[in-house]
Amino acid sequence: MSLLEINFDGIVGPSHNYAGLSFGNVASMRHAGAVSEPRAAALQGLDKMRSNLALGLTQGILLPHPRPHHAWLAKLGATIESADDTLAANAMSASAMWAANAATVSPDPDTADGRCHLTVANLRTMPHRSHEWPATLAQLQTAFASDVFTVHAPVPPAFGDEGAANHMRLAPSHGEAGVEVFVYGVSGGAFPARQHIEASRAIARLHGLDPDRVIFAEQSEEAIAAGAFHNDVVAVANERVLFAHEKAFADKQSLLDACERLVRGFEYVEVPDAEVPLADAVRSYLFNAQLVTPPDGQPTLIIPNEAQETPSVWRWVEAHVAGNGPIRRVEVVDVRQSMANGGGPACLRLRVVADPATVDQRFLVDEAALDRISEIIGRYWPEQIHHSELQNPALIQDVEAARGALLDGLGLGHG
Ligand SMILES: NCCC[C@H](NC(=O)CCC(=O)O)C(=O)O
Repeated sequence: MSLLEINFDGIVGPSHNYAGLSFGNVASMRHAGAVSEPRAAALQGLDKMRSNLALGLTQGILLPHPRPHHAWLAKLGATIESADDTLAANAMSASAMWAANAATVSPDPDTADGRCHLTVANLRTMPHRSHEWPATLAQLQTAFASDVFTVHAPVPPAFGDEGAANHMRLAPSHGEAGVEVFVYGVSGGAFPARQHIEASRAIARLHGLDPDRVIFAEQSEEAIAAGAFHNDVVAVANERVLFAHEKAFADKQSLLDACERLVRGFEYVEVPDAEVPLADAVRSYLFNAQLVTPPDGQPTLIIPNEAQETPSVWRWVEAHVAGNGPIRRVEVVDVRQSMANGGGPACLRLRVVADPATVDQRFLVDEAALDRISEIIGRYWPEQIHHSELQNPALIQDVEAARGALLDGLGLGHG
């Protein structure tokens, strides 16, 4: 059996809009009330998947959730028609597109029972995200139904968990036993710390990780306060390499010492604040990159256009690639619609190291499958959504029909 890293990208749902719902996510706050383009957003996501396929990577998908979330509104004694603006926006959010927040994944080389464990994130800090988990759980139970996987329900909402966005795995190669780093927040200045250490500890126990090969690292308060609402805004890991901003962690040295001790061939690539200030890192999403190893073995950093357009960042990238650094290739992708809500290339994907043959094949895509999905999106996804339209019955009908058409097209029914 061959273990590969598979990136499961969330398909951007037809209700994608800018409601400014995420306090502490500076892009979401800045774009509150802007006009969104769901069709362009979803097609941008598909193009990112195409460029990953072209690199020779294995690609999967996760599906948009049913919106509006009628059942959630009903629990609040409301309907989409009767809800106030904020409640309606919470029920219409397409935030499940950010698959890095779907779950935390520990592949089988790391776990005591030799299974791949996934724990769905409770996302309890933001109301619009707190109701994602039941649909995520149902989807992961379908995609990972084989007995090589164990899918766990979320940890209790007493403790905030935002999934893989706060989790990094380091290993000599994907298929070997790794070290799992759980990054949590204690304080974020004016902004909330969304990942709690109690949740991270629970996940490490549930997944049967060896306590000697787990690291808990605190995110720096300064990074959260600057808009790094998840660790993956300031750090990313792939195999032996940790790529991070100088100010990502509260106690960088302890983290690096532990990685040196536990990961054979560990390499740390730091971007100094003097070269790329935290604000530029957050604005450009340099670290919200997919750091991947394609079959040609050249570690590749997949970054958004905004990184190329931020002078300090692009200078750093060019110098690194020209030198002899561990990142050998850079791919620039356009995910501007998602970026405007604070979701870069890495937010849009959930990494699962597994044998692709063990995954429900409807969740894996090749070029031909992406062509079919793109045709459905082109036909059904709204071109634009004005924030004031979120309760408009015609829009709601279009959004529900669009998702239905996609699920039918993928043979996944109306679940
Ligand atoms: N990993 C990236 C997540 C981005 C997400 N943004 C949002 O939910 C913005 C939604 C809005 O404002 O309409 C978040 O903050 O959790």
